[in-house]
Amino acid sequence: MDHTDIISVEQVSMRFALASEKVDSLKEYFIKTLKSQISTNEFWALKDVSFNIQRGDALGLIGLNGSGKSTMLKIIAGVLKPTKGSVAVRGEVAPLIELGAGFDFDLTAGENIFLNGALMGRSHEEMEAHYEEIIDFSELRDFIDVPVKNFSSGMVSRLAFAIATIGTPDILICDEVLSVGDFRFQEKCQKRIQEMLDKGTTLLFVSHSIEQVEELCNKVVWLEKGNVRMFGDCKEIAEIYRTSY
Ligand SMILES: Nc1ncnc2c1ncn2[C@@H]1O[C@H](COP(=O)(O)OP(=O)(O)OP(=O)(O)O)[C@@H](O)[C@H]1O
Repeated sequence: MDHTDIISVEQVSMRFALASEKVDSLKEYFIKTLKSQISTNEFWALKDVSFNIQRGDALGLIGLNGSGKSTMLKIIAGVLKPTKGSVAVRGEVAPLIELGAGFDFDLTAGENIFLNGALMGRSHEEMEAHYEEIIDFSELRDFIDVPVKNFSSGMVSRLAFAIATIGTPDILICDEVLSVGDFRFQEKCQKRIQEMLDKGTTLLFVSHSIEQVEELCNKVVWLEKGNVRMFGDCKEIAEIYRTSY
């Protein structure tokens, strides 16, 4: 890892075991396992992936469905451990992956602000200080005492985005977060990400919109079936990507 690198991904490979047979219950699973009737196929979602990111870079990860983008982000966020290779990360990471995954849907929006804050390692006092800002940004003031189970998926995402983007993290990881919420809210989220970039946050960004990637990113990793097809300047690669499929 070079001293200017904030993230270094070195020869990362990720293997998943895919069950090749349908199992309907846990009981059936144990019986079949004991009888050695379950066979699994190996599947490599990432193969020997390497790239380095410097502080302040905004990296877009592009590629078709199943090319390995989310898997790569989860490894960098520390959610998954790579089968081979290593990832070094210098700094605090704010992961926006599967927005709302940390919510307790029986609790109200207000209660979830504190729960989610705690999951992010933030104190009650810290969340109290950001409470109004979160409600304002999510535009959910009228729903703050409503259990999240009664929210639409867009409302859940708005609340989760507002909570996850308080402060200025060293590294922000965004997986398809701009595809949630309505068009106006997407623009608001993009503006907030841009403001973080202006303050020096390093961004890792997955989107199927190459236009969004071009607007926010200076670098791109193009993944194809788990391999790096190209890594480098965003504009150059976006140009080639557009005409490739
Ligand atoms: N937990 C898992 N178990 C088994 N296979 C998995 C798991 N997670 C991902 N995969 C497989 O790894 C491959 C890469 O998935 P990944 O979600 O990283 O792709 P992606 O590029 O983000 O796709 P998309 O654009 O559809 O979101 C896929 O074929 C997927 O089925």
